[in-house]
Amino acid sequence: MVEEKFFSDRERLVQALAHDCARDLQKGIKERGQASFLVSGGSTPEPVYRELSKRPLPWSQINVALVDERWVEKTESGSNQAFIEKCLLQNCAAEAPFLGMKTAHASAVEGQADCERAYGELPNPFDVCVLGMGSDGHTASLFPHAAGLEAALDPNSAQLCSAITARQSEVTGVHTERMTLTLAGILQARDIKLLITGDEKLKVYREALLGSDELEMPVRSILKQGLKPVTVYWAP
Ligand SMILES: O=C(O)[C@H](O)[C@@H](O)[C@H](O)[C@H](O)COP(=O)(O)O
Repeated sequence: MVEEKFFSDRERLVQALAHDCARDLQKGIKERGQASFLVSGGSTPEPVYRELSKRPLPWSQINVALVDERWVEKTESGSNQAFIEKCLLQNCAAEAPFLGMKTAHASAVEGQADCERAYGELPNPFDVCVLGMGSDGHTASLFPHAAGLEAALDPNSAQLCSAITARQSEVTGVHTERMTLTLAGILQARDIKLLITGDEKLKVYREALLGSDELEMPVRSILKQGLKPVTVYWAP
């Protein structure tokens, strides 16, 4: 159940994905008075978040929450919370309630229970979930062969969030300790929006579609599940 929305340029992609997110958030609010918006970090989604921040949605009724986080304070480099505060929680969206993943605990493992409790209170199903993908085939912070990955990919897991220790690579940089939605957590979304750009990631996406080893390319667990619709947004 993977739909592809491919665009000739990034501006068209940004406008289309912002439109689809806004549409689904408004639908969620219409249905139950509030919506949940699960957002990934990284860099690709920045223009989409900046575009959305300017749209006059009922942001006080939209619960923005992270898909994943590096285990750093928001004042430290690499923080997804800081990224979201900078490019989404501005303008019209400044009033949106925000739920981060970083707790005061020294480690993600120690912070998992608090994170789980907080995420369990989000409006469910999640109205919008925006995922990215790395050139290594990770999504969220579900990194290839990471410690904790197998349990985090169990679609029947009762856990929404999981602490993960990624193998250090060019993709992870120094941020190997993470908190992330599990596959089961991602599957709490009504549908999944996977955002990728460029020819390299298009190749990685196509390789992920062809293969089956989810530990090698965790994005496969999203592309191959048959429970929730997945839309892949791509531009060169
Ligand atoms: O914490 C993170 O890094 C992100 O949540 C991660 O999963 C991201 O979506 C991919 O790494 C793609 O990142 P880019 O958009 O920067 O390529």
